[in-house]
Amino acid sequence: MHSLRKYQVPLQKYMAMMDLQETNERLFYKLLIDHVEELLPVVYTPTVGEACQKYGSIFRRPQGLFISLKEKGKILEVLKNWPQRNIQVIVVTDGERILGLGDLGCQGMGIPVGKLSLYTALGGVRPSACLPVTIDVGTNNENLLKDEFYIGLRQRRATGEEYDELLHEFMSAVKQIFGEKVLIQFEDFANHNAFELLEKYGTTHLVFNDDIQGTASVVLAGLIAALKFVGGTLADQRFLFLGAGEAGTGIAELMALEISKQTNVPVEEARKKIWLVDSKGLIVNSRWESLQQFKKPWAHVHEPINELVDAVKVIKPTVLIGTSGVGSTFTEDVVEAMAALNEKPIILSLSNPTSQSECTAEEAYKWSQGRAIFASGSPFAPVEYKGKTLVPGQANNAYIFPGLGLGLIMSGAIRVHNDMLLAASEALAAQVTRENFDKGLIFPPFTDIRKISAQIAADVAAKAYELGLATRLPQPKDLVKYAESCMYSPTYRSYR
Ligand SMILES: O=C([O-])CC(=O)C(=O)O
Ligand SMILES: [Mg+2]
Repeated sequence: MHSLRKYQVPLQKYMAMMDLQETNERLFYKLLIDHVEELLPVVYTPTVGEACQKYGSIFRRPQGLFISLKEKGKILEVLKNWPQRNIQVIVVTDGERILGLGDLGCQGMGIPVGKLSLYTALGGVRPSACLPVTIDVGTNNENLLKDEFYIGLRQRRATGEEYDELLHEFMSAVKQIFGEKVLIQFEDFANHNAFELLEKYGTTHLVFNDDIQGTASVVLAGLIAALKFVGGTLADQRFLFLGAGEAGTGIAELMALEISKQTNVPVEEARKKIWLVDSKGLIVNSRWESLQQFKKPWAHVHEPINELVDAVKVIKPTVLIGTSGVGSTFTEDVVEAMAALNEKPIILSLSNPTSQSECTAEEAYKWSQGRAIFASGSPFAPVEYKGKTLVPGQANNAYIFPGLGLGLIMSGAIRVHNDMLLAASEALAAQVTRENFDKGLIFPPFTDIRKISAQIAADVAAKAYELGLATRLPQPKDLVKYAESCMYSPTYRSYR
């Protein structure tokens, strides 16, 4: 830590950490676990975003497994080259929508590598059981295509049948070589592929989309926790989203499911409390013909509205959620409109990295006279407001996927079910204390994350057993203890 702290530039810290991961993996995890709040922003958002943008020019040693379009027909052989066979989790991207930064082609590898290091540090999955994969089908990023240091295929993205066949070959090969209980986490695919892949492989593989489902589960947890202290139920809230992609519609749907469960109304009815704005304005029924499939459930009957601030004034949301991937879109008038409507406006700026956040913590507090309950996808430092220290929470799927993954692995689950996501949300929300909330936090601190992950894992596993989706029999009696006993720790073995 002494050496690391000498670096002033976050990207240099990132490079030093990646070197350490290569040369002394155990020490890397020891540092990451013991200094999680300090190092998460280094190996994960926001710095990992910058690392992906500059991946070619900071490249030292390859990490993870690249599968390129040129290897079509030979993917099984490529996978066999990976030195480990007991793989339990794969995080795979095609780099088309890296965080809120857009198409970074195969430089997106930083994301699967970073996510899997959290699987180990936060969720206790053995490092050797983790496989980061980037599928290189080209890039439409003109700057990268011209960049002399770009490490991927210099061609525009393959699409349609060619893309589908490659992905299908990959999915089949993974199952053939690693078995049906390997968890495949889809990460940072573009919308058009993300929803299709999840639907297509959700019934044949153990798959999970972190951007759609992980983000949804963490946001739901934050809202359950907030309502525990401010009172009221989810069904009492009105939700407005800016951004109707994976995170936006994913959160909206999980919220509708939970409201439907709590109030015994059909999910179609519950969806009516939730409104989404995309780049063309409020999603309403008159736009039906031109809407992408995943937006259609949110096309309610209403006059068109173009501007977010007008949508806030008309819809009167109690909760405003940013999932647009575009920074500085929660402007002063938007936050002021939320604060005029609500004593405690809940404002979540979820886009990553920090540069894409819809507003900063300071802006949310300043423009709401310190009243906003604020959380963001990437971390913000505490803010002094009129003599009070306000601590923004980090609403990031990193709270959920490591524990969820551990729960799936330890129960030998063969499918991911929405009820497991709900169980994970409730487990996380239950860890938020009055003391956390009084500081402004709707999530527990990351310092306790391994304990929290064990709890999430236990509740997810319990749900897997209840649903008949678990294959590890008999069911362990104490699932929390069992989860803890499964977790990798970076300690040296005693040979005495
Ligand atoms: O990686 C993160 O910090 C959260 C995430 O999945 C995304 O922004 O795509
Ligand atoms: Mg993501």
